[in-house]
Amino acid sequence: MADQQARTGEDRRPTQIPVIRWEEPPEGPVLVLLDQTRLPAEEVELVCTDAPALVEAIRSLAVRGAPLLGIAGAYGVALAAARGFDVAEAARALEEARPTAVNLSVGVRRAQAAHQEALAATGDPTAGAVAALAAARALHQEDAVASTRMAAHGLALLDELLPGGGHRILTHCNSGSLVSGGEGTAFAVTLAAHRAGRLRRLWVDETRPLLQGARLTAYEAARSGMAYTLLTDNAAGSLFAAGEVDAVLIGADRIAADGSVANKVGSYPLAVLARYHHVPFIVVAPVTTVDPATADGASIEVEQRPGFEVTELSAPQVPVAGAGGGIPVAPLGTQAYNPAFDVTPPELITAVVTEEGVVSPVTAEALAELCAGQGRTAA
Ligand SMILES: CSC[C@@H](O)[C@@H](O)C(=O)COP(=O)(O)O
Repeated sequence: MADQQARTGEDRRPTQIPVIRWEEPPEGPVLVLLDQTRLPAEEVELVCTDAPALVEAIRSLAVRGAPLLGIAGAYGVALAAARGFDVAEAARALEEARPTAVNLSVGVRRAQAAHQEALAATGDPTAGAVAALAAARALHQEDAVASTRMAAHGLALLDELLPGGGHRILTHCNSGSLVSGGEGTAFAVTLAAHRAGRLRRLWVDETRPLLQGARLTAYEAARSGMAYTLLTDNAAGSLFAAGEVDAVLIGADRIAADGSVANKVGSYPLAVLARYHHVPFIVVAPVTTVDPATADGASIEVEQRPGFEVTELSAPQVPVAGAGGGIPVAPLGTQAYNPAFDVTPPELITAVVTEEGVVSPVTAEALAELCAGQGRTAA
């Protein structure tokens, strides 16, 4: 089997990639984002001076992944407040930018609540803006801490489920420091296994159609020096059949109250394969991704993306040709089915790893208890 050899010390860049920061130049505050649509070809930054620019960055996936969407949303509210825009309107637009990742609305609402509370207490818009920014910074920091804790809990779980070590892990989409204030969710567990000398290989699903696996997870894996191999999504079946996968680790965009997990489309087929082949299927997500207000998998709104993402290959370095600006790979006018996410039912999930510990089996009661610990209930 063709392998990408482990790199040791070849690439000395830090594994934690700065993806978002707040700056205050003389012209006014800005939110600076690493434009993820340009990776891995170029590391280019996007500067947002207002909430509409951030909404566009969220829709285009320049900034993406559940925890980072929450952080970005909170900073977006702070930006609107600091620049004197209508905060309620900005919050609404940010929340609606993408529907599936619950963290986006959690982040937006937290900053908005801090803004409202400070404004009500002082009547001073500056105090409101300062409070919104403090809430965004706190969320950013908390996500880094949660990431470290998820990595520790996840590694302990892997060691328990796979006592022999030498883990061969399959992942889908991207769940590393590109989506987090820290080192991410599922990818952070993989990194912890790598650092502990217990990762034999990370199998990276390319993740059609937008290639978050190939463009982003492979980019993060290469920086970390871990051994990794890229595969097309439809090669996963033969990989399982060959006995090459010890565990599947993925992140989540929303976990319903019943334990159903929405994650990047292609996650559910992996769960089915994992069950058939008796391989643990593990979801890693902060407690904020559990949504007690969404009863079950059928109630999760799955974002539908434009068809051209499927009918064309697009990347910034590819010349403009089709309707979406990419190279057509299907006859003009072909209709495409392009849901961004799918939903895996709890009975196919071995465990949900959070910063507060491991939930296994995945039950509504255990998840409700976690949320209650953060003061979040269905009401
Ligand atoms: C911690 S990341 C979990 C998910 O957000 C991730 O797996 C994912 O599906 C991201 O989708 P994206 O459409 O790239 O935002």
